[in-house]
Amino acid sequence: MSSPPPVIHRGLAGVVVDTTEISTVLQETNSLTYRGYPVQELAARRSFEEVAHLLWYGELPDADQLRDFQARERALRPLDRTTSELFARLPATCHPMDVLRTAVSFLGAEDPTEDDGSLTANRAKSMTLLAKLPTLVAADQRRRRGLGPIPPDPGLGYAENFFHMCFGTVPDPDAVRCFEISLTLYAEHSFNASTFTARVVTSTLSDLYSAVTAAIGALKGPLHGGANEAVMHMLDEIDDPERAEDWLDEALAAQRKIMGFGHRVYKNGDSRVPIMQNALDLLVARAADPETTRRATLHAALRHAVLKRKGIHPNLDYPAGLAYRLMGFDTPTFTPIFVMSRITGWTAHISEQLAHNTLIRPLASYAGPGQRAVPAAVG
Ligand SMILES: CC(=O)SCCNC(=O)CCNC(=O)[C@H](O)C(C)(C)COP(=O)(O)OP(=O)(O)OC[C@H]1O[C@@H](n2cnc3c(N)ncnc32)[C@H](O)[C@@H]1OP(=O)(O)O
Ligand SMILES: O=C([O-])CC(=O)C(=O)O
Repeated sequence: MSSPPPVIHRGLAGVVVDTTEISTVLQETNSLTYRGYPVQELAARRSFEEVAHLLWYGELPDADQLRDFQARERALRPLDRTTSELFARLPATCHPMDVLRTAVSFLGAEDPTEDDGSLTANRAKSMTLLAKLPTLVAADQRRRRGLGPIPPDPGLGYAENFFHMCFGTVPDPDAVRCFEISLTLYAEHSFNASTFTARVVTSTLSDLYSAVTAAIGALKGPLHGGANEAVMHMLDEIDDPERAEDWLDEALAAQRKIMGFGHRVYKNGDSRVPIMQNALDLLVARAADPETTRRATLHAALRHAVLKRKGIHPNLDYPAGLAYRLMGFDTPTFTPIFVMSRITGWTAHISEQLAHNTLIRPLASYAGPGQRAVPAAVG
């Protein structure tokens, strides 16, 4: 008697593959907690550095722990000569996610930390990446504008320093706060595709830099982190708020995916969107210029049209894309900013995977030709 055909879970949809203590996404209540704390409260009351500490160590830092965390992060921000040279050799036209993927791989080759896979060694590597990623992202954005890098300022916090390295100035506290909120919201989201990629690589007992390099590759795709950039291209393409509905009809008729909408886990709205939308509304109100108002009107018109036509809600990438534009970042910088934040979640998961490791190796149901004889060689 033959066994029943296996149940196939395409895309691992609905499959629970492990436990985690880092975060939970509850689709029923549209809620998200990091180590038990609601992300809304963390975004409202805590800095991104505190959130990073929470994700890595399981608890929010006390004053001494925060000072120590900040001192270590600030000291590691500068790039060494060889990394700067490598960076300069990459074509200025290459996508910044390719720059990050290459740079992280290179940092791994250079890192003198003994690669024993211990928690201590991995925490040191995680801090190195947290500190250096913004320096790379900022230098790359300036390079696209034909400008030289601005060195990090150890007197500034993580978010402020990023603005300083991008533009040579730090905007008013409201804009910095909106950016910091986006970093907190992007930091962690359970077993999403890039985090799962990092866990798969880690499960082979490979090293942290390899896992992060692979995760950057997974995040780049427009069905995942690349969507924040794709949202901006889409809004640029539509351009006119009056065109939103017609554009949507044409896009749906052409079976296009509407970027920044839909989610594998949340079917009634992404828990992070209201917080990011509030931040975006604040940026729009501050700008108070006709072009920003027009963009915000288009953004809202498309959101309403997608909900009306398809019943699909926006995900975090939808408000984040436009918010980053209003903060002055160029579109190719959007997904790298996601990396600057998600490095915290990825590396927390790498440590967790190692603490209870099992090789991740699912099965597939074979659907190819039946067994056949190899024909004689030709000639
Ligand atoms: C931070 C993040 O990574 S959030 C995700 C960012 N990605 C995007 O914004 C890209 C656009 N969105 C999508 O492609 C999808 O919603 C995904 C990939 C995020 C989730 O996909 P899945 O969980 O596989 O949902 P699935 O694709 O099965 O969608 C269910 C239905 O809604 C439709 N749908 C879902 N999202 C969209 C969308 N953005 N545009 C148009 N239709 C959509 C699907 O076509 C499908 O319709 P059907 O049942 O008639 O075939
Ligand atoms: O959870 C997911 O599938 C995608 C996502 O929203 C994230 O990684 O932040």
